[in-house]
Amino acid sequence: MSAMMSTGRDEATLREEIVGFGRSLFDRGLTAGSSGNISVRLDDGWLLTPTNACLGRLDPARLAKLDWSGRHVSGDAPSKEAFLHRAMYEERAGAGAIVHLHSTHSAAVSCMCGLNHHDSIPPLTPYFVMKIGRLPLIPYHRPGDPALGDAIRGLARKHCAVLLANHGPVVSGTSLEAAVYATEELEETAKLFLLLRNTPTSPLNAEQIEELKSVFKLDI
Ligand SMILES: O=C(CO)COP(=O)(O)O
Ligand SMILES: [Zn+2]
Repeated sequence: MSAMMSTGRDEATLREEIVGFGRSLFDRGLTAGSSGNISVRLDDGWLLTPTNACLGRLDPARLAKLDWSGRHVSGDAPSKEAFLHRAMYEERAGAGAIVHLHSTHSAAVSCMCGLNHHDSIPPLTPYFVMKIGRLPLIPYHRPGDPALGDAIRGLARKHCAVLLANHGPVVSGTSLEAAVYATEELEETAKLFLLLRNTPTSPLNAEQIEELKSVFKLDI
């Protein structure tokens, strides 16, 4: 794998961004304990949060750095989900960052029976369609199971985000800010989905989705 895309930001700035967004997500309760992980593409590899680290208290100097062959170059031991991030980068040349969380409402949806495996959350709002598009459900694997990488690989080319069954979302974006915003939109839509579970609802129809795709040049 190669870097494919220049990030245009220097590594020190990106390290600070990971720390800042991690703290913000943690402080707002979007992740708890040592759950979740964040990665960012560099020109000469990628940065990933260390395993068992609290996203609210990251140290920029201790973030794990990996090269494009998967070698751990520096920093603390990388997240056990490294292969999952790597599979997403390999399939999505435009991905600049990836966020994985156990955010409560998204994780709750990931535990529900009878989900549509191609669209685990319906297109309830335009912003969900614009930031996430369709959200496939990946069958349950234990955290750190390398088979998850292969499961993601099959879907990541077409989807910027996936939902891991009984676990939580994995969301990519062109930048870390974009990936975080998309993750937050997903979490809010998961909340709406749960709130509306016993209420007849009208998701966006095909024509409304086509309009969004055309106006906002969405590749979904
Ligand atoms: O979310 C997690 C596992 O799915 C956290 O694992 P790490 O602490 O290894 O990143
Ligand atoms: Zn996880």
